[in-house]
Order: sequence, then C-alpha cells, then structure tokens
Amino acid sequence: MSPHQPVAMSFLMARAPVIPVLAIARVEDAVPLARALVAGGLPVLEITLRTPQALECVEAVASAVPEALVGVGTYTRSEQALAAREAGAQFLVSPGLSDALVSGAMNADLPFLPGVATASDVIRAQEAGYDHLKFFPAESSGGIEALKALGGPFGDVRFCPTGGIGPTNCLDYLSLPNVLCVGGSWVAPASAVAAGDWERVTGLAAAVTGHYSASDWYSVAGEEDPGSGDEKLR
Ligand SMILES: O=C[C@H](O)COP(=O)(O)O
Ligand SMILES: CC(=O)C(=O)O
Repeated sequence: MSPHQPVAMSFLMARAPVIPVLAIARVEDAVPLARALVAGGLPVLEITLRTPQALECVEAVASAVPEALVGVGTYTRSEQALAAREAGAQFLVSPGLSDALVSGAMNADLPFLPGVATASDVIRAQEAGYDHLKFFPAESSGGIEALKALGGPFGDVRFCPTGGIGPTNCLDYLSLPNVLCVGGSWVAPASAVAAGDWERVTGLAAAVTGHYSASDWYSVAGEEDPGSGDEKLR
C-alpha cells in the first residue's frame, strides 16, 4: 500500500460533500465547468475516462483551475494510471478493484479510491491497504441500508457512495457516520454543460454546499459582477 494513500484520500473526501462525476464531451467545456463547480464549493472533481478527450480535459483543468483538485475516474486498466498522472491528475477513482489497478496506482504514486459493493469487496480492499472506498453503484447495491450494515463489521472504513444519488437523497447519505462525501453527476447535467449554462451548475453545487454567493461565481468565472455581490444563487 502507498503509505500516504489513506491520508490523501481522507483529505480529498473530507474536502467537499460532493465529488462531481464528469463525462466531458468537449474539451472547451472542461475549464468553465470546473470553475463553475469550484465556485459552488465543489473543488474535488472526477473526470471520467468515458470520453476520448478525458485526459485533455484533465490537463486543461489542472493547468487553468488551480483551485480544483482534479482526478481521473473510470480507471479500469492499470496503464491508465500513468497517463492520468502525466495529464496532471491528483487521484484515481475506479468503479471496482483489482490487483492490477492497485499496482498501477502505486506505480503512478497516486491516491486511489477503489470501488466496492459487497462485504467481500471491502475485505479485499482492506487487504490491499485501502480504507477509504467508493460504494458503487450505491442505490442499486442497497443504498443507505447497506452502508449502515457495512458500518457494523467495517467501522473504520469510510465511503464515498456513488450511483443514483441526487438532490433528494444526498443529505441522507451524508448524514451517515461512515460517509465522508458522495459522488454524482447531477451537479453537472449534460443539458447545462451543452448550453454553457455555468451559473446553473454553480447553483446546483451551491444547493448542496449552501454558502456560496453570486460574487464568488463571477470572480471564479472571470466575469464582472453586475450586482451587489451578496445575492445568493439559489
Ligand atoms: O455511473 C455512474 C456515475 O459514476 C455517477 O452516477 P450518477 O450518474 O447516478 O450520479
Ligand atoms: C462509476 C465510477 O466509479 C467511475 O466511473 O469512476
């Protein structure tokens, strides 16, 4: 196990209540999308390898949005780890766990958030040295009740549930003692990204974080604030 992994992952997972899970279709959307999420209080971003240009997006965000902590998601093949690191990724997220993925993450010296769905998966992750885990797919793997049950035998494990989480159930997940944050795509809807509606993205993020103002949005978006700066986005 990489000795710094639990510290780094615990920091990342405690940094914000939601890790946006992003599949970015156009490289030019990556930076404004990242800025909009940061402005809404969500600086830890997972850019998934689900689009061919994902690593270009990581590179763009890593160099243009220093406030963001950008990682690569949908890490499913060990060779992706070094490519992610070279693009500027600061962590790796996978829907699952394998020996090869662990080796790849260690070779790249990147913190790794492996995906688990069962007690046996958790034991396997612990054997590999990981106690900060993604619970995926959260809703269809038993959701909140499953996390409560896993909290019995695995009281020291901390989870980032992902899959089927949105504005109506995220606070219930976040209230669990073994949940540090949740992952989800709802804060960056494809329709908002396609339309360049960054203020909507910031509003969805701020609806969870709750304390970000319009002036923050204009400041991070690099635009002039036409208002007083005190108006809430939501
Ligand atoms: O595959 C699912 C994504 O990782 C996130 O799930 P979601 O779209 O339900 O938030
Ligand atoms: C779902 C997930 O864990 C991922 O794409 O990284």
